[in-house]
Amino acid sequence: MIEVENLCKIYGSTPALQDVSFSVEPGEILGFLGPNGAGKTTTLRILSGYLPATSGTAKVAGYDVHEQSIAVRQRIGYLPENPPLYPEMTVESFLYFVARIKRVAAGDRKANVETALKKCGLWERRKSLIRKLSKGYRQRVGIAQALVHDPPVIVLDEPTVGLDPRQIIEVRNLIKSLAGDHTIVLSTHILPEVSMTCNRVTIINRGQVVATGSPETLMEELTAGSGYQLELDSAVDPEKLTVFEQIPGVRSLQYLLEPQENRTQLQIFCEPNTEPGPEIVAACVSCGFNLYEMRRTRASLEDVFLQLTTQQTTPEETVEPENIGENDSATPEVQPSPEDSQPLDEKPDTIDNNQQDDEPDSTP
Ligand SMILES: Nc1ncnc2c1ncn2[C@@H]1O[C@H](COP(=O)(O)OP(=O)(O)OP(=O)(O)O)[C@@H](O)[C@H]1O
Repeated sequence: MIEVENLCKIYGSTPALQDVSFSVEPGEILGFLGPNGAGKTTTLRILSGYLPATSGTAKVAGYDVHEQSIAVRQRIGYLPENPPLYPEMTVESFLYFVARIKRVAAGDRKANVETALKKCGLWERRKSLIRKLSKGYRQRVGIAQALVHDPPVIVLDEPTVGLDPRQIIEVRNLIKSLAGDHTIVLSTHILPEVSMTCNRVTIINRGQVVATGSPETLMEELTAGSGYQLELDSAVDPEKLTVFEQIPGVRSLQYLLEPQENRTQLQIFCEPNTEPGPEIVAACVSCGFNLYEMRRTRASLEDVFLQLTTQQTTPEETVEPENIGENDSATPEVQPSPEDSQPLDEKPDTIDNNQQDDEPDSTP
């Protein structure tokens, strides 16, 4: 339903997208995930026919977004990050207005507006002035205007930003209820949004796609999948820790904290679909390690995201067993925690709205 190939976008001298490629199957919800400034909005605007790409191609339902932008706009519903709503109109009259400018045939408008109102849970509010609605309801109106011409594809840019937790759940459920009938691309920098809502995810960072797959596949392929955290007596000779490396299924070791006076905390990373817990315990017993605590750890999408989008997490930072044995005094690396990186739900001022902007008006 959507085919994006080698998309590049340069704003003035700022490269915003470099060779972005991905596809979306009919009925899917694709999560388009990336930190602030990664290039999500730029991609979605190009996809919706509102912004020309510098190079590359994008097709929606077989139509080229550049060459056949009218046909694309008829088949795509776009909810921008700040949807242009008209506060002095009622919900219903606004949707009639949008239906008209989206060229819905006069005879079909009533049915289309009613369907969009009902799908978005706005029927009871159809006579309300938009300015009197809560932010959550206004976001529903934004989604309804994206739906009113019944497009096969819906593109939603950060649809839950600024909503309270209850509104977020409602909007997420609304989005999920639209999948199947519609193909959806959902841009977000909020991780739970993706695992809760999307079948597949494309992670973008600094204008480049760094991973694509189902949330589960990404977790399996890009991280150790699962592992164990161990707390041992610090008297353990670091060289002896290499015993863990011999265990089938163990991929690597990492100190979690600098060894304390009386404790050593380790992370053991394992290959996907392996459970070497019993062997790890047996190794502790046979080597005489004093084991104070052992618990399972499971990789989360957040781990994948941080691994792919932060500079701190590089392969060199993983302390291989040899390294642990080679240099007892080496300062162990601490695995970056989410707190180490930029909060994911904060939006820094990375976008200069006064910078060059060559897009046409995105008013519906
Ligand atoms: N109109 C513009 N003029 C110049 N540079 C721009 C313009 N719009 C975006 N950029 C730059 O392009 C890059 C990608 O921005 P974009 O808005 O696509 O990212 P994003 O992933 O949507 O970020 P956010 O989550 O903060 O909205 C950023 O470096 C941004 O500063």
